[in-house]
Amino acid sequence: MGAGVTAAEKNAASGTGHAPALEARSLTLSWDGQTTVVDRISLAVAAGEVVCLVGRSGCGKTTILHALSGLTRPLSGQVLLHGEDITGTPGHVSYMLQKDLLLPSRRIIDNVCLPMLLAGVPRAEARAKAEPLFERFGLAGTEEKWPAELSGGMRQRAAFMRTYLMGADVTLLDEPFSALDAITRVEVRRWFCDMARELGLSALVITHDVDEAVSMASRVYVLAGRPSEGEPSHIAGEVRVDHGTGKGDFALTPEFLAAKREVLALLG
Ligand SMILES: Nc1ncnc2c1ncn2[C@@H]1O[C@H](COP(=O)(O)OP(=O)(O)OP(=O)(O)O)[C@@H](O)[C@H]1O
Repeated sequence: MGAGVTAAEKNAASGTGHAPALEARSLTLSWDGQTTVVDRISLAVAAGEVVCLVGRSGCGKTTILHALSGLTRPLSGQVLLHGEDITGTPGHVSYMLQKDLLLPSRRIIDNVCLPMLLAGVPRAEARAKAEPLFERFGLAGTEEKWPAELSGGMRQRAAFMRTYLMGADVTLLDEPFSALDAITRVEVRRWFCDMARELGLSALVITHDVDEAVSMASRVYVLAGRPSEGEPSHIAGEVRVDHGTGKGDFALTPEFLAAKREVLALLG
């Protein structure tokens, strides 16, 4: 356990010798250049891996995602995508926000095409790219509907499809299921993990729900600290989750409880 670069690199590469899909090396982050929110955190996501970052409210999870996506520049440290330095440059990874943020005045097809249209892809071409995915994302028949006509789970799947259509193989998700009711939430996160596997995506999901993190991830990073009280956050540890055969309800297994206990202990 521990927060060192070497541990993160070793774990993410999983002995393959390849660079991780996404890597943060010793990032120190601040909003104002003075107050340190997170101090020298290192983490990595291997290709095709779903990793979660858990931490209490206000400990700096969103701040980290902003830096990983290139929206902000770290005070120090680097962000690498497949070994390439992308520190402070947006547009290399997909980013899905807490709320589904579908535009209510646009039909679902136009919502999911939006990133492509903004990138200058002609409308007909964008639609042709999106249309075959509706079936695959369980959204067949919703193309011409308005967001308000869809259930919360369907809207979330549409938002994920829009994120997928951004075209990056690494996706950052900020509390993606928090607006959903408990039952839908479990269904959508299972669906998300299956889709990520099928599409070969690498994903870093942030959440403050320990059960969610342990259910979804092959590894969970635990972020601890109280930046608002002058105690910058750090990675308190990393928990590997043994999902066994993947059959049955994982949340009822001893492996789930063991991992959950470990995460809770690190959260303190
Ligand atoms: N735009 C901003 N400008 C200045 N300070 C900010 C900004 N965004 C966040 N902060 C501060 O940085 C710290 C970390 O916030 P952040 O949103 O990253 O935490 P979080 O772990 O994602 O919280 P939550 O789980 O509640 O979303 C907090 O003290 C917050 O007040």
